[in-house]
Amino acid sequence: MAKVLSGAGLRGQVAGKTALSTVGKSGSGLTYRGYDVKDLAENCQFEEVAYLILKGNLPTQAELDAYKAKLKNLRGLPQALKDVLERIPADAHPMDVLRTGCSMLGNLEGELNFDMQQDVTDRMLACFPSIICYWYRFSHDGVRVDVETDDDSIGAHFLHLLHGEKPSELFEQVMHVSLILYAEHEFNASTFTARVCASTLSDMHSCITGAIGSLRGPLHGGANEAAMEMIEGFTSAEHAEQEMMGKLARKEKIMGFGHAIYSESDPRNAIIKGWSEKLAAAVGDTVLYPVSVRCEEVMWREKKLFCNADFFHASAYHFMGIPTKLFTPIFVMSRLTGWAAHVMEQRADNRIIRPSAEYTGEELRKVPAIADR
Ligand SMILES: CC(=O)SCCNC(=O)CCNC(=O)[C@H](O)C(C)(C)COP(=O)(O)OP(=O)(O)OC[C@H]1O[C@@H](n2cnc3c(N)ncnc32)[C@H](O)[C@@H]1OP(=O)(O)O
Ligand SMILES: O=C([O-])CC(=O)C(=O)O
Repeated sequence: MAKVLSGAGLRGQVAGKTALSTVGKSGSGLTYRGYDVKDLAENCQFEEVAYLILKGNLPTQAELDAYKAKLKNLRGLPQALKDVLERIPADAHPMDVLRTGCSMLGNLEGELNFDMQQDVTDRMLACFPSIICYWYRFSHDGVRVDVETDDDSIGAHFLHLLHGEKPSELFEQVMHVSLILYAEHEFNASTFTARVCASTLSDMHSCITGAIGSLRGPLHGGANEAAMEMIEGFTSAEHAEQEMMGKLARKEKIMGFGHAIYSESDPRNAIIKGWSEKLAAAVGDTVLYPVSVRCEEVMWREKKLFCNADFFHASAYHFMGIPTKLFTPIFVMSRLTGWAAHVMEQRADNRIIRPSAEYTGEELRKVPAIADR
């Protein structure tokens, strides 16, 4: 049964056109430029999907090789950006670090005109993992990492910088899948933020900085971290069941469940759940995966609420040794492609986005003298 899309939060209102993706359309849950996300996750590397989203078509082998080589060459960070990152304290939230890093990059290598939009996007795609890991390793381990690795992919580059060694094939593959699943999702809150900013004819770094701020919240991208914080408190599936029942009785919101558009399932969940199960077997987990499955069962049985893309990402990332506070920045490393493509699409057929408000305030009144207030 389709979800009723009306009411607050602009739900169900068409706010513009896009050729980039479909969400919750019958027949296929999620498509990027006409390709099913499941098909893409099974058959592509993330860089192919980034190319598809940003440039409009899947690359040939030669185009993919050239694109990966280009991105590899753009991993370095200017010294002025490293200086800023070194001043951000270890207890800062990495999403705030990334927001600052993106904004600082805009000061150093700004988008001077819209002809630069593809190049500034590629630069961000290549260096966001460097920004996040440079800050993380400096502030947590006192190490100034060399961010110019020769890793073949964005996901491997990230894991290499984070752990100081090249990742296994399995971990690199999971990163490809994860980044593909998070890449694009129509008019979600962060993308809409980027489009509103773009509609004023602002620059790409401003659009992306704003979108990072919107993604940070626990009702959106921040849910993967919140889900991890919840499941790591459960010691067994039985314990998870007890605690979840308590949360539901107290009417608490459970992060990683539910969706604004999907009604019965999020097509990304089955895919990342499958990889979480494989990772659990590979790392010898006997708690976190069964706990996660039990949470899913309880939520469906009690509330008909299903896992969204974020829930099984929590255990998958944890199994790869990724600290919880870096979960949402990974989402940024991927969604940047969707955001930038939406900015370009908005620019190509722009009118400033400026909705109306229904006024609910006071009737017209006179300003009283200050002594009479
Ligand atoms: C990648 C992503 O950004 S996916 C989304 C990530 N966010 C989360 O996981 C946060 C948890 N989920 C939520 O807060 C919501 O489901 C949202 C924000 C995703 C969608 O919000 P909405 O479209 O307003 O939800 P919806 O209309 O389906 O809510 C229906 C009812 O289910 C409840 N509900 C929805 N999700 C949850 C949840 N995760 N836990 C408990 N109750 C929930 C709502 O409170 C609402 O109850 P009410 O009518 O008594 O107020
Ligand atoms: O579409 C939404 O509202 C949230 C979401 O799942 C996403 O941005 O991936």
